[in-house]
Parts: sequence; C-alpha cells; structure tokens
Amino acid sequence: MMHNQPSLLHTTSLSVGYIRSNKPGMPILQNLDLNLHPGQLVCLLGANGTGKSTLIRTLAGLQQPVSGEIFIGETNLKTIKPELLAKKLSVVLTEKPDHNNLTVRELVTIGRTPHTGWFGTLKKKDDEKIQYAMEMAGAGAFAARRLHELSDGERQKVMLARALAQDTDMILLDEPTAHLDIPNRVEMMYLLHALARKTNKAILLSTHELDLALQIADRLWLIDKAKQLTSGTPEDLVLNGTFGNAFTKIGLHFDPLKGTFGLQPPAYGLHIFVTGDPVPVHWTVHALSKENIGRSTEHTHRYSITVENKTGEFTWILKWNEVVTTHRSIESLVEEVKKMRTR
Ligand SMILES: Nc1ncnc2c1ncn2[C@@H]1O[C@H](COP(=O)(O)OP(=O)(O)OP(=O)(O)O)[C@@H](O)[C@H]1O
Repeated sequence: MMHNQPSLLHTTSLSVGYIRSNKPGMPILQNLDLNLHPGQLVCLLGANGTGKSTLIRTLAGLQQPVSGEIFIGETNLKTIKPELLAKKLSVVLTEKPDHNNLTVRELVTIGRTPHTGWFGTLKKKDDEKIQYAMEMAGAGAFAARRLHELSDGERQKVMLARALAQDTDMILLDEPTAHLDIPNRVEMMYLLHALARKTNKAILLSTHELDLALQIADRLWLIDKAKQLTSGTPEDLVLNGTFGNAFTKIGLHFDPLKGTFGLQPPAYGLHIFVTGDPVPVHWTVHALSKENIGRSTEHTHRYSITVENKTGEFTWILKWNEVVTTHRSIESLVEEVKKMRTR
C-alpha cells in the first residue's frame, strides 16, 4: 500500500525482549523495521508467547528495547518529553487498573490530563471530549459506577474510553477484545476501524481473533512460528500462504476461500457429492465433516445428497447406491448416512 502521509511511528532494526542484569539482552523479536501510518488499523497476530505484549509495551515506551531505535514522528523515543509522548500515543494494556475506587468518569478524566495538566481545570471542550469518549467506547451507561463494580468487559470499554479522551495520534491496545462477548468483540473491532478512518489516527491492536482481524485490518503484523514478523495486507498474506502457515497445526487446516481454520478434511475415505443452495449445502458439509466425511465434486459419485428448498423448508434427498431416502433435518440425514456406512 502506498502512503502519502509520513509515518507516525517507525522503528529501525528494533529488537524487543527482556534485559536481565549482568546478562546480555534476550531478544524475542529481532530486526523489526515497522511503520504506523495515519488512518490505518493494524492487527498484531501471533500464537501465545510470541511477543505481542512485549512489542506493544516497547513501542509505548514502557520497556527498553534490547537494541535498535523507535521514532515518534522524527523524534527518537529515548529523547521525547513525557508530556509530548502523552499527546502522541496512548496505550491500553490488559492489566487491571490500580484506581479501583474511582468512578468511570473520574478515570476517563485522568486520560485527559496531558491536555489539562494535573491541576488543570476542565474546560467545556475537555468535558465534551470526556463525554464523547465514553459514548464512543460504549461506557456512557456506567459513567457513575466505580471500577471495582464493573465486569471485565465493561472495564475494557472504560480503558478504551480513557485512551480516546487522551485524544492521541496513535492508540496501541493489547488484546482489547479479550473479555468481550462475541457481539461486543465485533462492535469493538469495527469501532476501532471506523475511528482510524474518521479521525486519521493510527491504531495498533494485538488479538487472537484471526477471522475478525482478516475482515477489518488494513495491515497485519504477523508473527510466525519462527518468530519472524511479516507486515502486509491481510489479503496478500492469505494469498501467499504466510497467514495459514503461521497458525497451522498438525490436523488443522486453513481454508483460504473462507478465511477460517478447521479440521483437515479427509483426503481419503468416504466422500459424498452434495448439491443445492450454498447455505444449506455449507451446513450439510459442516455436519458431515464431524463424521469424517468429505465433499466430493464428482457428479457421477455413488453417494449424493441433494438439498431442495421448497417454500422455505429444506428437504435432503440422500442417494446411497440405489437406495433413496428423504430427510427433513441434517440430524436425520446424518443418522441415515451413519447407518448406511456401517452396513
Ligand atoms: N517480565 C518478563 N521477563 C522475562 N520474560 C518475559 C517477561 N514477560 C514475558 N516474558 C516472556 O516473553 C515471551 C513473550 O511474552 P508476551 O507476553 O510478549 O507474549 P504474547 O505474544 O503477548 O503472548 P499471549 O498471546 O499469550 O498474550 C514469553 O516467552 C514470555 O514468557
């Protein structure tokens, strides 16, 4: 992707890891030349323990790099004044906040400090930003509650609201969807994407939500099993196999057509020809795969299933050699297939 706007953050030969006293640094990820551009949502993906949190903490200036440099705009992170950094970059980590007795509104107001100063008076504009941040993050409904009274998912929204109130060019988030239920996960990811587009912020988030990341990320930073980080669009990384390879385990298979992981379809053994509308066919094949039965593409196959859809009701017609049976549910169909198979 071409970028007309200069990067908000870049790294040169960055290695991240843990520096132990009297011992050489233990790099986890090495030789990183990364860029964050305005208006982009970047998803950082990798298996457990590959260094996602370590990288985010290092980019946010919360821990020292093992070697290499990080630049915020043109300024080296080592020399940037904390007040300026707080206006450029906000970070949302997974740790629980220590200010458990504060109300949500009070915590989000702390996010505004870089603009008001610790003893600064809140101007009308700050109040508006705080209110807006809480509403954007979906935390408005519990603004008056104390942090210790919130669920993990509610607290996560509040931490996002605090970062939004800080109103920085860049937001870095470590697993922002970890405690959310599925509708809230989808909503959070779309919210962050819309935010990047609307406000021209750069947003970097680490996640284990592979399918969501494929759908909404402008760019992936993908850490593979060899601890190499590859940066590219989701589409390119799927097409060139990097994405599938990074997560494939023995027996697990990445389907590049659907963008999902599943059990490896059987290469040999029973296959049935399935035909009909794509949706019922999909769920029929889905159920058969649990019985280790694959889908055949051969019309002349000895076994076939035809899904008919008359007036909104599905009927499955199973042909097993010469025997034809009709079914009103996938459950009944699969039972029949299992019976036939053991004959
Ligand atoms: N304080 C520390 N000192 C030494 N090693 C650490 C420290 N914190 C983490 N590590 C190690 O660094 C590696 C990377 O950890 P990190 O938390 O960055 O991984 P991650 O990709 O965020 O994992 P997850 O997906 O499980 O959250 C791990 O092997 C971990 O054991």
